[in-house]
Amino acid sequence: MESKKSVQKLSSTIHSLLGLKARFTSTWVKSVCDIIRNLPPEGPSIELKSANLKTSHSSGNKDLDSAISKINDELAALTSNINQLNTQRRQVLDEFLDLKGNIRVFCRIRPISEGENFGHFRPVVASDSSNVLLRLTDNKSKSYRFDKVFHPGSSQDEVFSEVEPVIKSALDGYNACIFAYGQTGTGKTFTMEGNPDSPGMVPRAIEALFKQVEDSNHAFLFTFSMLEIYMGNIKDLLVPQPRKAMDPMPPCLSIQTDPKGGIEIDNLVAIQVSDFKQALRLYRLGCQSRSTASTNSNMNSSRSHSLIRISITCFDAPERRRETNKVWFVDLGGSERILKTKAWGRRLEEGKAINLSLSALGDVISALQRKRFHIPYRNSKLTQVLKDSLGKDSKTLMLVHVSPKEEDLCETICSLNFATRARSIHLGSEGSTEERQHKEVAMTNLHQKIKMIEDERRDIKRNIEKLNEKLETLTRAEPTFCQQPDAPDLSIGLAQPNLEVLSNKTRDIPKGPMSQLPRFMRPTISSKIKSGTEHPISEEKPAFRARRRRPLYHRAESVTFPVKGNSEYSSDCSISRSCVLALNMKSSVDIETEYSQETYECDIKEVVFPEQEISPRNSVNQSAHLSHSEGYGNILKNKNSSTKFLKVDNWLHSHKNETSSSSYSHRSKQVLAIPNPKKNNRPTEQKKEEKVRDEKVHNSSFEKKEIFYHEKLEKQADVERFRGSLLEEGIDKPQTLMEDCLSKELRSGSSSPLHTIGGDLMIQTQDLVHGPSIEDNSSVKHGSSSPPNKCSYSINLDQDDNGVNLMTMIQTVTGETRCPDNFLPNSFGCSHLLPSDLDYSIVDPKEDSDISFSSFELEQHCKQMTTEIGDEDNEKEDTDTSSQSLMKGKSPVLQKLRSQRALFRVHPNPKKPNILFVKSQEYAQNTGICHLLKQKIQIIYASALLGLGFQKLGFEEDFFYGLML
Ligand SMILES: Nc1ncnc2c1ncn2[C@@H]1O[C@H](COP(=O)(O)OP(=O)(O)OP(=O)(O)O)[C@@H](O)[C@H]1O
Repeated sequence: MESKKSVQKLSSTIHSLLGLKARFTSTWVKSVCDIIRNLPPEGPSIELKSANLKTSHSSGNKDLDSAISKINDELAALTSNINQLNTQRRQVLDEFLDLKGNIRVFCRIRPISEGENFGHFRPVVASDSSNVLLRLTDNKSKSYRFDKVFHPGSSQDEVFSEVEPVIKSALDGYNACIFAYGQTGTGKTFTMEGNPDSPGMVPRAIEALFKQVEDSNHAFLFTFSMLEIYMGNIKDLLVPQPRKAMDPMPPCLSIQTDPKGGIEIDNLVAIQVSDFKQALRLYRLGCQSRSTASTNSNMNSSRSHSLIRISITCFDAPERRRETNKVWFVDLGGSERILKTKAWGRRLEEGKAINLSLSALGDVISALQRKRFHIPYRNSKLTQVLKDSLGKDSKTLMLVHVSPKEEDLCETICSLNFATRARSIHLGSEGSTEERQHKEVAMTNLHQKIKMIEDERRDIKRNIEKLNEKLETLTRAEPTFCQQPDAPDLSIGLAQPNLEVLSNKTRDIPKGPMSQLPRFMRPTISSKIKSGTEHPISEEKPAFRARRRRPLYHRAESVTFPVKGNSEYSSDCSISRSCVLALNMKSSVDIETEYSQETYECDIKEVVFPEQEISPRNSVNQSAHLSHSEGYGNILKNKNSSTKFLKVDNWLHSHKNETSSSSYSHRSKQVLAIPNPKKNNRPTEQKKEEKVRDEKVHNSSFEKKEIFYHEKLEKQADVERFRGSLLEEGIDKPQTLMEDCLSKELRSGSSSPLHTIGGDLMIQTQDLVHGPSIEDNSSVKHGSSSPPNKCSYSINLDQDDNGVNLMTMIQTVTGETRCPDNFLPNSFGCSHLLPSDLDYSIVDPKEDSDISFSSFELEQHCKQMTTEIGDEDNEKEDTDTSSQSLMKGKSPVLQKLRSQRALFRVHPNPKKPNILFVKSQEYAQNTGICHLLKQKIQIIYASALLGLGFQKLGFEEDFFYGLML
């Protein structure tokens, strides 16, 4: 009776022991029960791991028995010894890292490479082990202090020796983030990736992790993921990238937060790796897919932030901080001064996106250091992704890279200021020199202690191995004392993998934190489309709900990659995947809509390495992570078939084979050749897709602008403060240089660059999110057969001969900039333009010295305007003002405005310098909260125009008709 009960409990016992998330099937339980029942009563115990061979050895040889028992005793003693050492090591390491600080900042100075010389410049950076000395002028210099400074001759080994403790602490369950930050071309990728001769931090760290695991007496499960954040979109770098123009783009990924604040990236491929080589292969594969391009500053510049995630799981170590923790390696995109790099078109957009997210990261780190209540994680995708790995209980390393060249002085100042800001509180807590020295001595002692413990542990491990060998020869059995005597081994599962269990488990898998939320709290497909987060994996949706013309299918386990029928975006060359954003917009369209007629689906596959044994435990434990689509071209054949295992070799091979005539190799990377536009042939569905995409861009940029509007006001104050501090320090530099520095400072500190016009400091809105892309309909209007180009507008102020302010509209059409002969008189006032309606392109003051436009001024005006409008609104309630009557008269105009957005256009008669009307672009299906907000502002804006009596200022009816268009 008793045994029957315990057999019944078997399932739940094993279940809880293994930490599994789901129940075993009855078939499985039955088969295990059968095995147990059939065991001979005097047979070896099922608890093989206890290694009590005394009972199993029935030779009767007493000597042998006692020898075995002695060895067993020794093994047990050694194991407990090793456990003690582990605990000790963990404590000492914690102490060591606490002393060092949770956020540590290093500085690495790039060497001058061959063929490169200083020319008439001189090196401006000198260093000792923890100080960087910046020579500002011949007799002025400034010193910055860091946790460690690596001079130009420092090797990768030296850098890694500082990173290693953090990697070690990752095995104790700490989350860790290692960033490479710096100006473009200063060696971030070199530090992280390295080259075959001197591998970088990522390969070294992975190797160190696996080595540590070998020394550990626990079993760990590692999964590897790699993604990039390109212009605000998250791209999985391990999924097959499109090689041909016709290939579908993998969907952009979305971030999910679980109720405990944990971050998960939906459908990010996470592949289990059991050794260093496997991880390295995946890492190389991911690196090949990164978005890079040649810029003025770097031949092979990263145009995105690349993030490598290693998840570490250990079920049997309660002393670890958490069961699963993450280590992130982040190769940040290079901060760049647009004025210097002269980037335009897509490069400009990429640069802006990078600068923006870098400044958001700076804000987060600074807030964490200052222990602020509110940490602004939501300001960028980068900080959102890293949210649960930054901050308390996590280790952060920032490797700031600088160039020693004088010509890069401004960028260097900015980078060093950024780094100092990230380290500021830590600096404050450092105290006097004496305290610092004391701390350093303590750290050295702790470091030595860690080394001693590790050496001792290694010796004991060697002894255990020897004893195990001895035991093996004595018993002619497999060594029973494994590295984890009291823990289940993750790599050795039950002998008979039960496919049923596998498929069931896999069916339960792909649920992110979202699936744990009540249904009514989850985003709908359409809300996901609007927020740009929809990528079509679906769960819990019956097939009949699909409203499509293509065949029905079982959606529960499918990842869908929409196929792009025609590419109508032209690449401005030299970038691999430069069309990513535009194409992504399309690919993220809901599969349930009619827009994605040409979608293919493919199974979620589990990716297993060939050398890895498939066991139920493996697959179950990794279940939360291991899902991968075999390839975007595969059509789901058998929807209900059980999970298939894809050999990772084949999977990696499939990446290689997918070369096409439309791609070519550039610096060992595949560069995608993107065909020219063929818009005339576009199917209606695609046009609709475009509309949805445009709307999405429109909405998201509107949201972002709202945030920046307020932030910029704060930043202006920062600029003034910084400017004042520089002046105080008496940095004897030409004014332009100082302003350059200021502009850089602004950018790195999340502000706008400056340039001078007539001796005044002006802010350019380079870091503002550019306005929505607008289709230029002029070509259509003039009967041109060429497809409408993507174009953006910028507005610049100028003065004519009579000193009258003029406003110039610059139209940028896919990289080519042209300035129509449009002059908008300032009498109309730039103050009456909403910044959200404009795209501020950066204009190099050297090239366009007569063009100046202070967006800040514009915004100040706008602010003033809003106040005025607010005032007027108040007045309206009391009195029947003229504006009210005007409003009434023009109500149809305002009604019309609800679905319109306006652009200014010029009067055909140049002698009559008035704005005549506004060209408008109708946006179909304008919905969502952002759009409503936009409408509100437009209405207020129009009412203000009317209220202020623009008709009296000479604006004719046409102007208002323009609003109605
Ligand atoms: N410490 C170094 N030793 C040797 N070469 C270096 C070092 N740092 C950088 N380089 C070289 O400088 C060049 C630019 O480096 P890298 O591409 O890593 O810069 P980056 O900061 O990643 O630039 P971006 O931000 O534009 O991607 C490369 O050719 C790299 O090999």
